[in-house]
Amino acid sequence: MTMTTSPTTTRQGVIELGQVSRWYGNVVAVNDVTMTIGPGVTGLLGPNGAGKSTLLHMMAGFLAPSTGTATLNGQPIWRNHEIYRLVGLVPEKEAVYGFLTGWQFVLSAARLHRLPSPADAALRALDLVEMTAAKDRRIETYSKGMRQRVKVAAALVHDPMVLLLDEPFNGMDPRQRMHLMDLVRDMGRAGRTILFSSHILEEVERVAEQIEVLVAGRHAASGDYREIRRRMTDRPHLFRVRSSDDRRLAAALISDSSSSAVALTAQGIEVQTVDFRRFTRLLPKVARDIGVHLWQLSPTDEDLESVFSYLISGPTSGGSR
Ligand SMILES: Nc1ncnc2c1ncn2[C@@H]1O[C@H](COP(=O)(O)OP(=O)(O)OP(=O)(O)O)[C@@H](O)[C@H]1O
Repeated sequence: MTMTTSPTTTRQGVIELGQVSRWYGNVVAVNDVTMTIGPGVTGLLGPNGAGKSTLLHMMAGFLAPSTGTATLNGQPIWRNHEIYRLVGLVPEKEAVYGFLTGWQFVLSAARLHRLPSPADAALRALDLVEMTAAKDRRIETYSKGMRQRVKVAAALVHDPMVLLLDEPFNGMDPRQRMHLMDLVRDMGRAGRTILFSSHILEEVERVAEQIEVLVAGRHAASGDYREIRRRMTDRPHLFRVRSSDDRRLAAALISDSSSSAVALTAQGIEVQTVDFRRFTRLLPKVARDIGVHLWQLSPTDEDLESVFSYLISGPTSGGSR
């Protein structure tokens, strides 16, 4: 995909959050978050309700932090009109009139920003998301992917240096998802600061150079995907194993150092392992050596919630859940 180089390439968009918290009544949605987001693509990863939308809305200037500071290029974001010109937000919820054409929708966004040549800006933005050919169709006739791209065009119409996208890949089919992922990557390469939220690690890995993990309102981890992957895998794992002779298999597994605890239960053997890779290699070998058939191996704590809660509680707590 080709992209026209925008003036954005020569500017820097750096968002800094300093001990930011935000609460709604008694609910603490964002809790003491300090992070810096620079040019390129960053993924904001966290389970539902982690506070991702709240964080993005504060970065976009739609919400004030309850405490702490949120700045863009050193300037406070809240109630700062100069800053609003530099940021675009693609919200998660659909809030688009279906009877408008893509062109009318993006043009109205250009007019809202009081751009000097709104029509030129709208055409440029539609071209950027490859929606020129479909621009005169009504939005209600668009696919989910096209609708999402037209929302991106509206958020980009004033050529902001920072683009924030809330769960942009949700509900898309694989082809549409790939298309939008290419677009996001291209915009990041062109020097824009792009931050998108997701609750799916694979999605974030494929697009983001940098990943920030948010769990229960707190900033749980930060790094590139290798670092985040490593932290998610290098933690105690709990497996359930069923075999033709659980008792003998359990006895054989106890002697290996990768199993920190082995328990026989009515549902099979439960093995707590400290070395995930070693254990998954060892198990079939041990079973073969003692002539036991393996029937089932299932992780019991692989749901994202438990991985995330491990990340936030940290390795020192032994991954308590
Ligand atoms: N306007 C509001 N009033 C009260 N509570 C809210 C409001 N908005 C969000 N919350 C609560 O704040 C917490 C964080 O919500 P937020 O929408 O920021 O999380 P999220 O990570 O974006 O989750 P999701 O992906 O489900 O939207 C949740 O407990 C949510 O119920």
